[in-house]
Amino acid sequence: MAKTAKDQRGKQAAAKAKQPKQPRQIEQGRLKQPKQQSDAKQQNQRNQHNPAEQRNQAKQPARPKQPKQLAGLPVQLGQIVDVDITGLSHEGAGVGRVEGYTLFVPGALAGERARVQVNHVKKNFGFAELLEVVEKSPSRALPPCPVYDRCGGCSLQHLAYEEQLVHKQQIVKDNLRRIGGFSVEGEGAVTVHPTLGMSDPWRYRNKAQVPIGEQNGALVGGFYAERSHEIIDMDECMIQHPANDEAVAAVKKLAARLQIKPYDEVNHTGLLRHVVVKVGARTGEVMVVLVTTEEFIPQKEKLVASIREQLSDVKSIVQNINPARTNVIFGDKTVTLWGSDVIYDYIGPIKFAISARSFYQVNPVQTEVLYNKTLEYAGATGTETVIDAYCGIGTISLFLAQKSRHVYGVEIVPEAIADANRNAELNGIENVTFETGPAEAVIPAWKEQGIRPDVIVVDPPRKGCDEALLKTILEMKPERVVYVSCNPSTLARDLKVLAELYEVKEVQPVDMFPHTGHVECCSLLVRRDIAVN
Ligand SMILES: C[S@@+](CC[C@H](N)C(=O)[O-])C[C@H]1O[C@@H](n2cnc3c(N)ncnc32)[C@H](O)[C@@H]1O
Repeated sequence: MAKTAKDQRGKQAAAKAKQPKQPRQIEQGRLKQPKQQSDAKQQNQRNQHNPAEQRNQAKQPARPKQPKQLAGLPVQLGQIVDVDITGLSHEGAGVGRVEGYTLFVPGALAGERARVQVNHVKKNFGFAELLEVVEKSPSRALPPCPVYDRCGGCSLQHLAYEEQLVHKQQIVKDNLRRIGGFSVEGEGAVTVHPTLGMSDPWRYRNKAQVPIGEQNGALVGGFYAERSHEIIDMDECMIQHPANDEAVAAVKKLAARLQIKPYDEVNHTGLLRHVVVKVGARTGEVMVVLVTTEEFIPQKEKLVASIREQLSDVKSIVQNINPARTNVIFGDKTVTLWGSDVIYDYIGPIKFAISARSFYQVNPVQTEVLYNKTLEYAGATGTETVIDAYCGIGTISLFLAQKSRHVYGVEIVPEAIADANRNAELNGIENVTFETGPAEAVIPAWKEQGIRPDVIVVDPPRKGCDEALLKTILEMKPERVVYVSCNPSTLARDLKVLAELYEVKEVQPVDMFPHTGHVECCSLLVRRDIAVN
């Protein structure tokens, strides 16, 4: 009989009442998960403008803040029951039913029989903690991460990787069917391909963001325990690039040795708030960012010299000053303490400059897979006019520019557009034009100016495309639309609108965030009058 590491049978559920959710970290005004490992979530949070809307779109509803008993339910708070797990929620929790009442059981897998303790109840569903796996799924894997149970940055390490890919393909199909009304099996169905996974789905992240604090007089840094701001000290993350782990561990040790005061979030005292490390996966270049409450760092020169001495690949040491009492990681002021302001990396043949605060996809291997698929679906031959809506720092635009006559990119964040222009220059790419503003306003203006795209690529935030943009796409009638999405539910909703004029030919899920519940998709839409089966 397999026992899970979460076995806490003796505890009363009431005693385990979850703390109200802490505010999440925000970077550059975008919501962030407060965990070092959770950039899959960060990728979503980065683009998440309406968390309530996201919850409505998700299949697994948000937990209530405090558990409470409800009369008339087949289970009560604290009750221990055996339940057959029949599915996995889109967030990766096992889903079972007790007399028709749905229980979400994080850590349980479809096909398993699980002993669980109910720890939250609502009228139509509840949550339970996995106590024991009574009958184990053959797809169950041993999570290699020693802090898997406490961290929560990954939610699927206990599921064999091949099965994670199947699960993600199924999520996409479910959304297309339920929300989009598309058929996904049989003749005339939208083809949803098997998820493109990684041959080695570990150590893929190129960015670490580690909160620093103090416990029992010692400097600690690692990740926040679930639903709290208590820092669990740790030096190794299984999905983090080894260079990042090495750099974070070195900086923590040096800061402790040089008696640099760690930040105390409660009293808003101390100096070192976060250590952020970025690595160029292809170039090996490392950037260390010290986020501090004020500019003065005692023994700054010694700290910088020691970092350089210990980390031979470091090319940039940067300080960001954030004096605010806030969950936002970065402040407005950034100063370079040593070396370059940026590190460089490549996606395919394109070189990117990465600064302390600029956004860059966290899984470079899969980013290339995703962008190659985007390029393939765009079908560009060198003569096309292409619009890249929601272009960020111009990554997709620059990829597309290699095979197009001209690419127009639009993005709402001005700093990202500055990066996009710089990256175009860096690569000597001249057939691109970037404009700052909301895609739903800029693209109609381009239409008025007579820009006639053959292809429109959209890569919107989790909330999907603005209705006005979808309307403009239908009016501009490009031959192809390529929809890149990090949220299958809004993807399905928007494809339903575009299906008025377009045939959804195929959808390719790509695993950008192995071991998390997140899935990215690239979809090809072809205008009905030219779509050939
Ligand atoms: C999923 S990211 C895509 C970024 C880029 N394509 C990439 O691969 O790195 C979505 C981008 O849309 C931007 N954004 C959000 N709302 C927008 C809007 N209304 N108009 C234009 N851009 C927007 C965000 O700032 C973010 O950079």
